[in-house]
Amino acid sequence: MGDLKLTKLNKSFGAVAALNDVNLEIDNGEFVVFVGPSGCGKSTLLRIIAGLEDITSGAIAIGGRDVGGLSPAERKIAMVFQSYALYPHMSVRKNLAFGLENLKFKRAEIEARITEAARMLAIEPYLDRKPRQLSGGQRQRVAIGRAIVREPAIFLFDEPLSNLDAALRVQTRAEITKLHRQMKTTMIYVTHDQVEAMTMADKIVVLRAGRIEQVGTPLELFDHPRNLFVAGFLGSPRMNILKCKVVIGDDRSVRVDVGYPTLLRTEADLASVSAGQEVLAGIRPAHFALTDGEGLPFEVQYHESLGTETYVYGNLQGKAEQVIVHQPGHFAPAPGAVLRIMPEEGRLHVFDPASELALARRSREELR
Ligand SMILES: Nc1ncnc2c1ncn2[C@@H]1O[C@H](COP(=O)(O)OP(=O)(O)OP(=O)(O)O)[C@@H](O)[C@H]1O
Repeated sequence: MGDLKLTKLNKSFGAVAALNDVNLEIDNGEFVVFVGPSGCGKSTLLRIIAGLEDITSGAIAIGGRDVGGLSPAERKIAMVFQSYALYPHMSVRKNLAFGLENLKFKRAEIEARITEAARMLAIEPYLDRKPRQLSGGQRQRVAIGRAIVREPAIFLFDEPLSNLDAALRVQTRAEITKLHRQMKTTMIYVTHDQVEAMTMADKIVVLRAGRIEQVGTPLELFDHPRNLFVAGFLGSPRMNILKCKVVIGDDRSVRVDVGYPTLLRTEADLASVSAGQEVLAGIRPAHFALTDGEGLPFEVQYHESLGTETYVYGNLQGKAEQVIVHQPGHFAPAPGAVLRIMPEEGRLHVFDPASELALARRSREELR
């Protein structure tokens, strides 16, 4: 079965510690996406799961069985690479058959699996062509087909769409998601693309410098990042971060003072903050609303119109840090104009500047 358990996994390349104490559980049938900045260890982790790389210490189990000493084939894992890795001199049919022939599968079984994979991926018309006679998108589908025919317990994808143009990426993304729905097989997917991570994943794993920062559903991570790193990494453009001080009201409400008459409400738990404490407030560009009267004074520098939405770049009056405000549709404020902005209800995150951790929120019951 395709459930995976990594326990206290460490990997060093000489003096370089690529993975530090990684603990992760993936359920059978889950679609899990690894994200993180360049060099954080995503590919190394994938290659370790595949059995293409040794571990320095720790354990890796698939379906409850320790697979430490097993080859990729013995692990029942198939990997799809960014570069497709097709054999150029073989036809598509032969590329699909090759791995199974090596494993001494019967001809009829090989044909049946090729027919089924070709149908799922709509590559029947190309079975007799060579890879060079295919477009990039078609080649990637053949590479996925080669993984499918092996009927693996786990599929691994290493940035499979990065060589495709924007339109084809969107289409292939949808096809892989559909494939996952049909096959219900565990899939682990590495990407740099936030939209792929948010739309494809059941669960996202955020890595930084060889460590797991947070694991959760896309919306859990987006709405409740556990620290500044995850808050800044997920969401584009990045979350705005404002320095401020905690103000506790007579009614025990928690607000933050950014240096203007308007205080901003937060849901921070009273037990986790004290009056006057310096904190960082995080507000995503899309979670600022324009207001008529009260609000923070936002001085416009310039804007970017994307047709369906507009990003306005500027700063809070008298402060140097850049602030980005998102508005739906068309919006063309003049450079130098001062707008009033307020975070939407419940959308202000509060972080401790020293630990960079998000401060606990009050429970729903408490907020009522
Ligand atoms: N074979 C190797 N020898 C030495 N160092 C390596 C080797 N492979 C990876 N590393 C190092 O391990 C760290 C993690 O690399 P890895 O390729 O896993 O990162 P990544 O998150 O996949 O990066 P990217 O997003 O740029 O592909 C990096 O510091 C990298 O330089």
